[in-house]
Amino acid sequence: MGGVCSGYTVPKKILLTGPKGSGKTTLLYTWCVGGKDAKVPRTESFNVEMVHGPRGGQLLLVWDVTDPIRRRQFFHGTEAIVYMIDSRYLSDLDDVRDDLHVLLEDRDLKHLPVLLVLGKKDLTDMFSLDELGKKLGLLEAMQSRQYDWVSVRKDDNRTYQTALYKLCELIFS
Ligand SMILES: Nc1nc2c(ncn2[C@@H]2O[C@H](COP(=O)(O)OP(=O)(O)OP(=O)(O)O)[C@@H](O)[C@H]2O)c(=O)[nH]1
Ligand SMILES: [Mg+2]
Repeated sequence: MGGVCSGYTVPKKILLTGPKGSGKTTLLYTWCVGGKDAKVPRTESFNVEMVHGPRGGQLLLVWDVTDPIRRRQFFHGTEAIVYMIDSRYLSDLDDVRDDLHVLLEDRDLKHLPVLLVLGKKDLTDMFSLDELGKKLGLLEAMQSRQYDWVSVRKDDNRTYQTALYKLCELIFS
C-alpha cells in the first residue's frame, strides 16, 4: 500500500532495466511528461525520475539502469521491476533470458511484481506470447510473484500510458 506520512505520499521504488537500447529511457521520460513528446537524454550511468500514476497518491520513483553489474547497487528497497525488451530481437532471446533469470533470482528482488515491456512494436510483426513465454522461461521465473506484460511503441503514447496503468495495478492493488 502507498505509505502516507504527515500528508506526504512515500513513492514506490521501481527498477527499470533490460538490454541496452531497448527503449527504457524513452519509456521513463514519456511517463514523466504525460504524453507529450519526450526529450530523451543519453543514459551515461542511470536516470531517476518521479512518476505520477493514473490515480491520486500513486507515486513512483523510477530508476532506469542498463548495466547488469552496476544495477546491483539499486536493488535494495525496490518494490517492483519493469523489464524492457526490444521487440526486434524476439527471435534471439538467450542472453535476455539469462539476464532476466539472474535478476529475478536475486535475493533482494525475490517475489517482487514484474512488468515485462516489449518496446518498439512499430518495428516488428506480431509474435506469439506463448512462444515468448517458452523462450524466456516465464512460467518458472514468474512463479510466486505477480506478473504482467505490455507492448509499447513510441509513435503511440497510449501504449506508454497502458504500461503505467498496468504497473500501478501490480503495485497498488
Ligand atoms: N522506432 C522506435 N524507436 C524507439 C522506440 N522506443 C525507443 N526508440 C529509439 O531507440 C533508441 C534507444 O532508446 P532509449 O530509450 O535510449 O533506450 P535505452 O534502453 O534507454 O538505452 P540505454 O540507456 O543505452 O540502455 C532511441 O533512438 C529511441 O528513439 C519505439 O517504440 N520505436
Ligand atoms: Mg537509457
